[in-house]
Amino acid sequence: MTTTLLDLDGPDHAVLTGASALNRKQAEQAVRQLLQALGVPADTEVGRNTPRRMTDALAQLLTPRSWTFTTFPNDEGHHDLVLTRDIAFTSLCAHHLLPFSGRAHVGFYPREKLPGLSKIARTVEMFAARLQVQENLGQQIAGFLEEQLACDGVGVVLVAEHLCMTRRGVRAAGADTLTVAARGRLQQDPTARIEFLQLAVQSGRTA
Ligand SMILES: Nc1nc2c(ncn2[C@@H]2O[C@H](COP(=O)(O)OP(=O)(O)OP(=O)(O)O)[C@@H](O)[C@H]2O)c(=O)[nH]1
Ligand SMILES: [Zn+2]
Repeated sequence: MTTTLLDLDGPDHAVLTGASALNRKQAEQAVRQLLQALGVPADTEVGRNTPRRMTDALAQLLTPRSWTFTTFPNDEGHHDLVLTRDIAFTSLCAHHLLPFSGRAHVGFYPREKLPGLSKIARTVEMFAARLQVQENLGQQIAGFLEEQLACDGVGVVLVAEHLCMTRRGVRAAGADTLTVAARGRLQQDPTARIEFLQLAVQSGRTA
């Protein structure tokens, strides 16, 4: 068994843990000012702790948990598709800071290494914990797994509801967005791509 500790002090870390540099006092003050500027009475019994709660909530949504990427040698030579489906995720839309959430289906063709399966879901969680655009989230997950696993191909299907689109603005209630990020064999080989996409969307669940 090989265990690789993610380089959480590397360049990506600064981006991943925006909330680690949290200045709580400043954040709570800013929420207070925002509510005031919006004309929302915040100094009520219910709202008195809202600046603290909102700061905590955003910090939590923007802070990935630390973890290790555990892999195993692919001793028995499993070179067929491995697909983990229906990984629930929540992220924050970079444009409106409203949640977008749904399900990720992540597949790959192993070469020398097999990841611990939970690490696929942890990867999704790690990249979701930042201000995001859905297309970028899929590409980041695919790129990270391709690099970590040195595998033949990675595919990431994300199906999500964006509250900024369904509950405000155009208010397209019920709309979801599906994005595909494919690397290697899953990008180049039409048969592999079709098999992956069929199995991914056959999960029967949506956002
Ligand atoms: N491609 C993409 N667009 C997104 C995502 N999340 C939000 N958006 C879109 O980003 C766009 C921002 O457009 P703007 O016109 O600047 O913002 P807006 O005035 O709030 O737009 P409306 O939502 O149409 O009211 C909107 O069309 C959002 O739907 C995403 O993950 N991917
Ligand atoms: Zn948005």
